[in-house]
Amino acid sequence: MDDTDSAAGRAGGADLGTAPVISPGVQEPETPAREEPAVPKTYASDSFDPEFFGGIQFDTTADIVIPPSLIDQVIGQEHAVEVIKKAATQRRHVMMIGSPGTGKSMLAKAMSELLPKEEMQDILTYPNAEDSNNPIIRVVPAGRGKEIVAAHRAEARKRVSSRNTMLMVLILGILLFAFFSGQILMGLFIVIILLMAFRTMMPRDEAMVPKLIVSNKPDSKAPFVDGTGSHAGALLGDVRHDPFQSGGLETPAHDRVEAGAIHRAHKGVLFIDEINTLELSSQQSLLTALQEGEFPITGQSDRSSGAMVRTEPVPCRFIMIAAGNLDAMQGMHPALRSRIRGYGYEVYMSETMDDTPANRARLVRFIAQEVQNDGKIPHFDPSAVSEILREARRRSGRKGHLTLKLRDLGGLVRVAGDLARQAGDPATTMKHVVDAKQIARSVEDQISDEYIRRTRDYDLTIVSGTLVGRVNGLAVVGNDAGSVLPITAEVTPSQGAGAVIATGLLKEIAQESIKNVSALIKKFSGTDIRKVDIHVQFIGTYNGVEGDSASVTVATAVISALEDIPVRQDVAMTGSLSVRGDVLPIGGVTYKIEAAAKAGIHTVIIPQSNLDDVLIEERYREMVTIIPVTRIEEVLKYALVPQDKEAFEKKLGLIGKHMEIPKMPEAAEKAEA
Ligand SMILES: Nc1ncnc2c1ncn2[C@@H]1O[C@H](COP(=O)(O)OP(=O)(O)OP(=O)(O)O)[C@@H](O)[C@H]1O
Repeated sequence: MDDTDSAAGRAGGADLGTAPVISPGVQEPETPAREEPAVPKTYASDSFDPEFFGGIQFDTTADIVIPPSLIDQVIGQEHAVEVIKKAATQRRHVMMIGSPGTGKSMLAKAMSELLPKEEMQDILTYPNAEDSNNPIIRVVPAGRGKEIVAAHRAEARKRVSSRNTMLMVLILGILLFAFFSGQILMGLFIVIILLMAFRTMMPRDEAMVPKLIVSNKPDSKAPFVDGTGSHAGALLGDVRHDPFQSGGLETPAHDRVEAGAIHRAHKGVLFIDEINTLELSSQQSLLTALQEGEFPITGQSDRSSGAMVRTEPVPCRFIMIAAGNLDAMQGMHPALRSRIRGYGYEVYMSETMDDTPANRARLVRFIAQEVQNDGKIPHFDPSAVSEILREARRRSGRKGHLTLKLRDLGGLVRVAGDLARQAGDPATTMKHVVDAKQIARSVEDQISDEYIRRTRDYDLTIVSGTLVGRVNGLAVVGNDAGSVLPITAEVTPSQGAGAVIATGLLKEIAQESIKNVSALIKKFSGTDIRKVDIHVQFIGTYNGVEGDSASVTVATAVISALEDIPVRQDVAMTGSLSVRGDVLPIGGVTYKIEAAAKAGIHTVIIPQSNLDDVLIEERYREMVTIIPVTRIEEVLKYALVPQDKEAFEKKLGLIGKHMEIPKMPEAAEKAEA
């Protein structure tokens, strides 16, 4: 059975009645009846149905055919694939923006396979007799570079050996003459002078051999060079420092030249992820290289002897694929971005794809690809595949979608495979995947558990009874972990114009939330919040709280404090709030509900529109009741425990009054009826 199934099944208000007794003597609020939302198709029941996997039949993923070319192995990024194919034929630059692990570098690699075949080239540096600090650059067909260097080296060796033979004969002659003429000391002295002169004055043929700085094989495909995180030298080329700069010990400048990623990517693809982390000066140089198609190599460190050296321009006609997340666009040199836009394409990577049989079939192929790439783990049987698909759905965080953060999903595939391999099993099964999910938890998830344990130790987690002004909110930590985040509010008469008192980041969140709900508060309690000071505190921490999803919690805490109405502590809530009192969708609902369950909270209020996004793990299903709501009145009705129920209901009615809401919540209508 699917998670949402249980969530939806228990979404009806009747379940609230079975929730633990909240406070002796206090009646539980009535729960409005609710229609059962549509339940998405489940995986488990369809696990072994070929139709479920898009019509493909397999015993294990070993039966799945994997396309040979990398571009055909990319899953779910149809738009990006189309752009890459087009850019490859036209030799255009591409900027890919999207979350980590969605296939950006895979696409860049695939592009290098797609580039039209070109004659590759080798690049050599030669000493410059006229200006030793300006090495000469020569470009030759691929494969020739090695031959040229070998020929020069052989020639140099030949010259050196004939010179050495001559020298030996000379020394021998001098020593013999000295011996027979009785001038041995004089002879030795002459030999030493001769050796020293020879060393300093004779050209060092070996050192004068050209250096191959970019080497390709004659049949090489277009290179793919990853310049991610490169410092200036690694990206643009460098000239090594020479500690011995005279006395015949120095290394000639051309021999100290090192090619950069831009040169090694000549006629191929240069991929730079997190482009915004490159220094602005490097981005500027990158732009010059893109424009000119050649870039001289010079020492990148000012204090190195290499800084004196500057080669002739070195060819670097590469196609640039810049990548990053949305921040990358801000940190990017505007001229560089403009260059890519003007001579290429920009692509936004999808984070999810529709949960259709065809896409599920693609994910089955993804698992087969990952197993094949790993080379050590056993293939997956259909039960294991269905569990991975289930996780893909869960991680998408959206109804009817599958995640495309495939590097992370690939991580789960590998851990499950490792478990199967350790156990000596011939195939990876559902059990291995379930166990792997426990092992391969993110750091955030583990920290969240640690946080729950710690707050329990200090009695900061309250999951039963009622309290005025305290509400269990929920937050997302990182990408895939949730946390219970209690919020307390206290209201005092204001001496001035009324203020929202909170600290740090919370101040903004609280001010924003309270501003949004001030109209509702006024309708509910008749209090003008400008006449009171509202103190708000997130207990424990406020890290990772997105202000928006805390607004339902903050509003409930403030109303409870203003009206002195206790709040149920076995209830947690999340939701964004419109100024008109509509509860709007938020992110990370699955992780938030799981965090509530882990903390021992039995009831979670979520926005109705998030209901289909709920894909909680099997083990939490029986632990929580999920209450989907559309209006703040419903939240208050579930969470607050008023003494005077009648007056409370009347006030609740005031919130929606005079607001032209097309349809009042069914739940409230039914309850009233
Ligand atoms: N769309 C995809 N199709 C198939 N496999 C994928 C896809 N996205 C990611 N993967 C798998 O995840 C691995 C890592 O993806 P990749 O390095 O391309 O991600 P990225 O977007 O470049 O991430 P980052 O920005 O962190 O470098 C790939 O080698 C591949 O195994």
